[in-house]
Amino acid sequence: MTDAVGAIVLTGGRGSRLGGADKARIAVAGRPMLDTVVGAAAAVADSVVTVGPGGDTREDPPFSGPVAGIAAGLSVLPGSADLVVVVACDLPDLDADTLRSLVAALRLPAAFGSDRRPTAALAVDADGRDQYLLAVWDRRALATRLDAVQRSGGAGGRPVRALYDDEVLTRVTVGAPARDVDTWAEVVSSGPVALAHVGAVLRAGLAPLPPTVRAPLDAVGAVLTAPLVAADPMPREPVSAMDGYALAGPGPWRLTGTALRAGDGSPGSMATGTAAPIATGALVPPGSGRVLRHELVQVARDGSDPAVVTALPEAAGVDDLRPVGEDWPAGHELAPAGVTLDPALASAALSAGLASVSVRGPVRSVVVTTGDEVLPADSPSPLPPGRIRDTVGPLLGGVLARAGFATRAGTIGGVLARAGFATGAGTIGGAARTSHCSDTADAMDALISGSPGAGAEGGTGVGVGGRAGGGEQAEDVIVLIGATGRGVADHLRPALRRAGATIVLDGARVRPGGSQLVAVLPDGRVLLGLPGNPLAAVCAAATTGRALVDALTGRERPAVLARVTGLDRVAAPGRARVLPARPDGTGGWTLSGRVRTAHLADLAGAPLLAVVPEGAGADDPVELIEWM
Ligand SMILES: Nc1nc2c(c(=O)[nH]1)N[C@H]1C(S)=C(S)[C@@H](COP(=O)(O)OP(=O)(O)OC[C@H]3O[C@@H](n4cnc5c(N)ncnc54)[C@H](O)[C@@H]3O)O[C@H]1N2
Ligand code: MOO
Repeated sequence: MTDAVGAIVLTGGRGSRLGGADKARIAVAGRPMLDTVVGAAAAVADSVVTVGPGGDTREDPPFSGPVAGIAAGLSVLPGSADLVVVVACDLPDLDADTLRSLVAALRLPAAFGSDRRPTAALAVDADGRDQYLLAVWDRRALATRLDAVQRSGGAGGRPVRALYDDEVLTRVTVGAPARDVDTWAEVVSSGPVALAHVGAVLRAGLAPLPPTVRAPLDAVGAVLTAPLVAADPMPREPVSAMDGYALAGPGPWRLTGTALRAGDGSPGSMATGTAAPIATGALVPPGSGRVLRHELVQVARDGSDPAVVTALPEAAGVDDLRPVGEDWPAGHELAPAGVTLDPALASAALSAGLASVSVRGPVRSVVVTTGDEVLPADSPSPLPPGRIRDTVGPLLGGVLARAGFATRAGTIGGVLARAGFATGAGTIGGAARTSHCSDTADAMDALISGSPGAGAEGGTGVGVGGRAGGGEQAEDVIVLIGATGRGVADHLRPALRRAGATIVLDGARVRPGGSQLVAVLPDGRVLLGLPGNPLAAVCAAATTGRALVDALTGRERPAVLARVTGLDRVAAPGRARVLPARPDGTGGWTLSGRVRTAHLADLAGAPLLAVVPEGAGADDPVELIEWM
């Protein structure tokens, strides 16, 4: 018997445990799961129908479940197919031989112990569990079962198990190829993930920081956990918006009042018909109902005493008095929960009289260098053979601050720094404390276990510890430079294993920076492992560092997308690239494909990093990231 085989591949589902990602297109071990499954199906079937968003057909209504999906697929499968492979898209290890073994089991009546052919061959996975979305059906039997389910309550929302009937089923233990993928942890355990998925992986694998209450200026970079509601109206008192005259009653006015300056305290009341000079920001006295800037009045000093103030015709309808609550009343919501407290919003919170805000974050970090060859940045020449200077640790704090990590006190805003002024001493990298961990298993163990001062040395002389005492707050994230590889001097992975840490991200498909790693340590701190080559460390800090802050704070961050010239020249299949972007002189951006990773020379003059998705086409948008 050589029945024709058709295949129905279900690609739908909400991927709810994958944060709503399009499951079918998630690559496991470098290959989108859908490609793996369709490839296997096409090797055994004459026709393959995909069911789901963007597929050949869709279940009706959308998201009504796998039984409805199978029914939709069957209705468009060519009538010649007598056997039907029914398979979900989330089986990254599926191969054609596995499907062949199911087809063979169905074709072989003996498999059922009688001359009646089984209606379906159902796969059993390595744990002995039925894998209901990996089966081969006799087409007529499938149609009959679908009808039966349809009659008994409908296909929508029914578990796929409802299709099967033990009487007429044959089970085939296929083992590992039946593994399905439902969570990001399962994707991560299969090898480096696509860079585009790093954000979702971190959100799934990391618990957000607990909410805290902080002074607004200590909360810059944090995310509001409650709406920011003004305690005071703005302005809180009636004030002058301009340098000019406070006026009482209708004009003209006699200039008899004493000059009013901001900060003077409560002024006395003004008599009607009088004017008083007033400075911007000064309280408007009782009795005055209007302020006019001096450009809009005439002051006649010619002989008359006191001088007479008259409004010019242009003053009609103008009032430079700012009444209480002109900008917002008390109780006004300045920002909803979920918004990031940027320097401007922190400043507005102060304007609104708020002493504290409820936030998640800001995320505090400490930078730890590794590598016994790495000497402090200011080590004089000649260096001993084999030694190099630390050329990334001292500036990484700035990169982390740009990614959203807490800056040190005093660096808020940095408006002048952004304008090009010198930053204070040490603030190239001033956002983070730095220290060094030597290349021994013991030092790495101590770093990871958070033994105060242990494991780390040098740098600023600050010890590294999860539970710092003396009033100093511990870091949320250890940012480690180097040791992410699998070489003789790389102690990180074994130490994480020994400590029982949870590896949340184990490599990303990107150059540079592929060996990056994120783990949760037993004491709850997060470790961000940056590849040791300086350019790779900066790129990973700028990209994954941002995604890490998003995950820990719940921050929502719109991506800045742009089209750049020459994208097809630099895009690579199978992995993303992070490339320096420079102004192209015509208002756009151009990417340099030449990136040597052992230094930062190729990043010089490039204010942005462009994230070029794997296999990007010439017209695809790229995300542009400020790295410094
Ligand atoms: N067998 C393989 N080896 C390596 C691979 C690979 O795929 N297979 N990838 C290479 C790449 S690319 C990178 S990046 C690194 C990542 O590994 P590590 O994170 O373990 O980095 P290290 O070995 O510790 O350091 C790499 C390189 O960077 C220098 N370095 C480290 N810290 C600093 C610093 N603070 N300032 C300046 N330079 C620093 C270090 O001396 C090394 O030369 O692995 C490659 N190997
Ligand atoms: O992570 Mo390595 O570049 O790709 O330097």
